[in-house]
Formats: sequence, C-alpha cells, structure tokens
Amino acid sequence: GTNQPADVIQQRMFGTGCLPGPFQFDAYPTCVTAASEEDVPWAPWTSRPYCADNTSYCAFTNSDFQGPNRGVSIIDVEPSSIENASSAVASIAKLLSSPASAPPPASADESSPPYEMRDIPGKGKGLIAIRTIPRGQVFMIDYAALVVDSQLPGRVRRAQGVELLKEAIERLSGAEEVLSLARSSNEPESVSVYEDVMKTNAFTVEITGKAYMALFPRIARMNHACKPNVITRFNATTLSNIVMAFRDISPGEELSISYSTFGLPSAERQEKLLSTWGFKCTCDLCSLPPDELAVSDDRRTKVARLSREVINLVEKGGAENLKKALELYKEAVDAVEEEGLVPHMGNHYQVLGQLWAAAGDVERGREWVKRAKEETAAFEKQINV
Ligand SMILES: C[S@@+](CC[C@H](N)C(=O)[O-])C[C@H]1O[C@@H](n2cnc3c(N)ncnc32)[C@H](O)[C@@H]1O
Repeated sequence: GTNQPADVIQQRMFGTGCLPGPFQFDAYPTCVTAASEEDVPWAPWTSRPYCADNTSYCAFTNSDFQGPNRGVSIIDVEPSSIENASSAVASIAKLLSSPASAPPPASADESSPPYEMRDIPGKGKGLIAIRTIPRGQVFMIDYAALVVDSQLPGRVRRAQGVELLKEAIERLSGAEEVLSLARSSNEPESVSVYEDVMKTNAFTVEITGKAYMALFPRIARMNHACKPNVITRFNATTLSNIVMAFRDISPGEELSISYSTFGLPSAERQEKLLSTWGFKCTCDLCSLPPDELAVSDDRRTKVARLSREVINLVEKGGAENLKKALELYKEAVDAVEEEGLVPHMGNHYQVLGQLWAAAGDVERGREWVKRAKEETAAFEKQINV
C-alpha cells in the first residue's frame, strides 16, 4: 500500500504480534513502520528475520500472508541465496513476492462453512458438520501459518528452539488463533505453549524435497479417527491444503482426519499415536466392542499381508506368479473396500487393469482401467479447480 497512515500499516502488518526483538545493537529494529515495500530491506518478510545465535536457523515471517489474522512464518536454515531453488525459504519468498502467479488451488465457498467448532467429550474441541457434505466435496482450504524444518529439534538447544518458535508465532497477525491451539490442560509446566502448539497440531509435509512440520490452524481443529471421513491434499507451491469429504457426511457427525499411517491394526496404531502424538485414541473404530474390533484388525492385517505377497510375486515375474498375484490382489481389494480404507477404488482398479494386461488379457485390463477412470472422476467431480 502507498500513502497510508503509519499506524494503519503498523496494525495491518504486525497486529498484536509485534514484540520487542532480541537485544542487538545493529541496524534494524524488529518492529518497523515501513511506508512501502521499498523501505523494507528484508522483503518479502515483513519484519527482520530473527536468527538464533550460534545456529544457522532463522525465523522468517510475512504477517500479511492470506490476509489479516493469518500470516506465515518459516523456521529454516538461511538460504545462501534467494535463488537457491532447493530451499523452502526461497520457494515461499517467491510465492510471497508474486502471489498472483500462483493460481488458487481450488475453490470452496467459505462464507458459510458446513461445519462449526464445538466441545467434544474427551477430545477438547472439534469440528461438527452442520450440513450434508457429499463425498469428494472440497469444503475447506487452509494455508500454513508455521513451517518448521523437521530437523530443528535435533540441531538447536531447546531454549533456542523455543525462542525461534516464540518469535515465529508472535510475529504472525494471527498469533492469537495459533496460540489458542495449545492444549489447555494437564501439560507439564516444562513444555512451553509454543512447543505444545507444534507438538499437538503440526503435520509433516514435504517442500522442495525436504521434510517440514507445518501447522494449518483450521485443519488443526479436526480430531483424529482411524477411519476418517475427511482427507487433505497438500500443495507445496501454494502452502495450501485442500480438505474434502472421504465419504458422505451427515449433519451432526464429527469431521475427522487420520494423523497417522493409514490401515494399521488397532494395537499398532494406538501405540504409534501415543508415542508420536501423546494421546490415547478414542475414535469410533478404537471404541468398538472387542469382537467387532477383531474383525477390523483381521481385515487390516490381511490387506497388509496380501499386499506384500503381491509385490513379491510381481517381482518374481512369470505367467504363473502373475496369475496368483491377480487372485491375491482381488482378495486384498475386497478387504480394502469392506474396511472402507480408501475414498475411492480408482487406484486399485487401475492396478488390477495393469496386472491383467501384464498377464496377457489386454481386453480385461482395459475394462478395469475404464472402471478406474470412472471411479476417480466420480469422486473428484466435486472439486472445482
Ligand atoms: C490437532 S489437535 C485436534 C483439535 C483439538 N481437540 C483441540 O481442541 O484443538 C490434536 C489433539 O486433539 C486430541 N485428539 C485428537 N484426536 C483424538 C482422538 N482420536 N482421541 C482422543 N483425543 C484426540 C488430542 O488431545 C490431540 O493432542
């Protein structure tokens, strides 16, 4: 913007997140009242990057990304040059410098979302559908507010990591919403609110071939289910996740995503969720009576075993092995369908088609590939890209 009163710009750029920076004698104050882009020597960041002493890590913030009460911060090693294409910092800087060049990932009518946030017994808050959401419909698009190098915890002292997180979060115009995601109860005092926000809400994403922990404030309100009714799809170029219904969702149902490896039997997934996320899962599937849970576990174990066998057989090759692989794969696909493990069967039908073609029955292969295309198209017809 040009010629706006400094206080208006100050408010827009820094919201409530402008805190005194670290004690330093050199040039730039942490809070600036720049009148234009040219006056910001660290553009596209809206404040001077905060760098932790004796580490190569800095927090880079653009407090305007995606409008007021949002913004994005990246904690990463400083790129040697902004041209360094393999750096997420450079890639995000590019996105911020020319946002118009990145097309919107999809559209979702967000004026009246089909869900609202409510208290969920035993799980804190969660999102509940207030209208029917048809399978495949994109009903939310969420942008990363925090992106943190997954290696950070192992590479800096804890106090420095917390300081980087604190600066990264406090400088966002949406700092308040991000901080509200911290667990309110029974956390040992030794865990800071900044660490807790990351630990209980961030997901792993890949940007320019490197692993990051990313926080999506709206998605973060969805609880985990081992048989979720919602899936997300990340776009590293726009830092966005499109969120869509895995199956038809009725009003009153809680929206759920999977935080963990898909398809694991109950004991394994419970252990994994406890060790990585720190909670005991009380989703619908985990709360089934033991005999029903055993049926689900058997199916999941069977799918895993059959998949391994199919891969082995296909690797060995030969007409006999391929035929056997086809039989086992069909069995696996039936179990996948019964267990409701995928949003649509397109990918599985595609594999079946390829297996038939490889086994010499090209006609049958074509039929499966055609069915695969129909399944995929039917699921994705709701996405308006
Ligand atoms: C990403 S947050 C989800 C939103 C959170 N309930 C809130 O109030 O903001 C993850 C936290 O929600 C709770 N949670 C999520 N899924 C759960 C589940 N299936 N069973 C029990 N607790 C769950 C856990 O406390 C977990 O640390």
